[in-house]
Amino acid sequence: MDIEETAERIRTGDRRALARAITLAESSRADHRERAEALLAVLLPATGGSVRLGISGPPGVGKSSFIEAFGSRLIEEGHRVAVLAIDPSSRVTGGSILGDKTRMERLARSPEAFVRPSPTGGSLGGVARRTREALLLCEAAGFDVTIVETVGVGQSETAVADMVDLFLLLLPPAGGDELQGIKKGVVELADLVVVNKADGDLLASARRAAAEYQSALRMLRPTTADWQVPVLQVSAREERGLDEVWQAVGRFRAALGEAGLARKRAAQARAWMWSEIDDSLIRAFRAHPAVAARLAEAEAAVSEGRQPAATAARELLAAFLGRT
Ligand SMILES: Nc1nc2c(ncn2[C@@H]2O[C@H](COP(=O)(O)OP(=O)(O)OP(=O)(O)O)[C@@H](O)[C@H]2O)c(=O)[nH]1
Repeated sequence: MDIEETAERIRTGDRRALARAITLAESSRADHRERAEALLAVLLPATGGSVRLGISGPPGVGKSSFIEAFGSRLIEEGHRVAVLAIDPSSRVTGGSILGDKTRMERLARSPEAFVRPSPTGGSLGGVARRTREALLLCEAAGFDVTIVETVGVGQSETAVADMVDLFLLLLPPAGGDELQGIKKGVVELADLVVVNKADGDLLASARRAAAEYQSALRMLRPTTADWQVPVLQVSAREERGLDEVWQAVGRFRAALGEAGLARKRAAQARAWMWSEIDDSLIRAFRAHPAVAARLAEAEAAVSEGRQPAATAARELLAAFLGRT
């Protein structure tokens, strides 16, 4: 099938065409990459129309339950919701956080939702690129809310925050010691903090935790001017507080403004281009025969203190550029 036809199918909401295009984008085969890029080039004008949400939180906080409940609520309101995941650790476990579809049963069954597990394998940079491309493809297919989930294991939160409009941090109904486990850097990325499990016996702790998080957040510089990060309480299980989360998303978008959102997305696109350049250059560098031939010796010379690192790097670069 040619690119134009595939693009047209995606634009008209053909889910199989969308799924296949994402598979292409996830492939590391050069011809697949080429096709995926050609497809994205054609579809680019049809992208940008979704509210892009990043969601992260420590394991067990209830991310799947929250996305299932929140996504279903949005669908009731007439939205179309795509859920993508970033999970660079999945190559270790062989599974992925969204691989187990039963965890988002309702969404997985809904014709108004599209749930895509994390691409397996590769570096965080690679997984992030493929997820960005998948996000654009989902937008072209008419999904007006795109959710990128990541399990809170460090660097992946930054990768997600760099591709979404709003980063939502889901936290457990406990403060103090348990809060210590959450990296400060991750809290600093949050545009919205949501305490889950505010129900039953946990209600009082959720309330306490929310107050603690709120005062801790006051110490931080806001992610966006004119925006004080709110702390909300929800119960994914009882499906409570979900409308308030969506309203907060709307308020955040309003605080950003059209121009602010456009600037944010433009900066993200530029940063993405540079990370592509970084990745491609490093790959080309390592694969270059003259570099490959000298790399082991250069590393040994630097580790044993026989050569300054800067000199070794300069010599390798000269070999890469064919100047030796
Ligand atoms: N009481 C209560 N329990 C909840 C709520 N949401 C999720 N849980 C429970 O919390 C546990 C973890 O939920 P998941 O949705 O699997 O959590 P997760 O953060 O996606 O987990 P991982 O992705 O495996 O880290 C499950 O036992 C859920 O039943 C809630 O709103 N209230």
